[in-house]
Amino acid sequence: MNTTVVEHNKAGKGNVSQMNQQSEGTIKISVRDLDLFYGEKQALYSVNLDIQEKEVTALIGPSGCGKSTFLRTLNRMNDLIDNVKINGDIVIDNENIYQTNDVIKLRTKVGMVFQKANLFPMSIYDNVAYGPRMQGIKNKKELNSIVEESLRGAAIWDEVKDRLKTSALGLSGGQQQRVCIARAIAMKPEIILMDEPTSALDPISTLKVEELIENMKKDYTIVIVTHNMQQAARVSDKTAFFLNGEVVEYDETSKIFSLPSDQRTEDYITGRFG
Ligand SMILES: Nc1ncnc2c1ncn2[C@@H]1O[C@H](COP(=O)(O)OP(=O)(O)OP(=O)(O)O)[C@@H](O)[C@H]1O
Repeated sequence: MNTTVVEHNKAGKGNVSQMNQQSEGTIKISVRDLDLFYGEKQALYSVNLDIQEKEVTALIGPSGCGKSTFLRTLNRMNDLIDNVKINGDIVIDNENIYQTNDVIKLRTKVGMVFQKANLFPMSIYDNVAYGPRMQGIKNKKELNSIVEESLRGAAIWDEVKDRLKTSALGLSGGQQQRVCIARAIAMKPEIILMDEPTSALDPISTLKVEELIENMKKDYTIVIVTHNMQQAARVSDKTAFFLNGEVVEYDETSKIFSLPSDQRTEDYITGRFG
């Protein structure tokens, strides 16, 4: 049985909105004093982050520092893991996501793309139409237009438009990952979480996905975990450096990579550890 326990901090929403007013741009996700435990083991320590709307935020840091764990808190994917306990608040569009019962609605709004393409063994069309069909959309014309729009949005329409009814598993790894992104887009999310989306791809496919991310930020708020420093520097507006479950530094990406404030950030980005 899953036993996610959530305790909310005393600061509550009032403080969050107060902080929002002080920041520039629109804050889409506000994280306050977030701790996460796997059983007795603490994996996140008092994380505080404001994630801006329609920007790309990169999460970097050495293996095991909590990046994926943090990413999963943003659409409550950790609820699927036994004995997870979370303290603190995550507010998305003024709603505390750990106080809602509608996790399905949350995961529609906050889509996810994983490290390895995880398409279903069915046609390209059916993969992209899967989510909308589950939401009850049956009209063929409507589905056709969602599939086309989503594949276009993921910059793969031209490559697959003549083979929509063939197996998605016949595509290259890079194409499959873009179909995964199309599948996420088909749910009309506002936020897309990406957990090392290019780590299994060759350099050319990686570049295509990076260009795609760059284009997508006009429509979506994107949070991406990456081990690739150049990638973080290329695609993101803000970068958070995690170490041992804590956020050591969070700033404009250009600042993090040119003039980090913390010695540990500098050591990491210059390859001195990790
Ligand atoms: N399901 C789990 N149960 C128990 N501990 C876990 C679980 N998932 C992750 N952890 C632990 O939590 C810590 C953070 O892991 P996490 O996967 O979030 O790190 P990461 O920074 O994403 O690492 P990587 O870059 O290697 O993917 C690690 O010590 C890890 O062993």
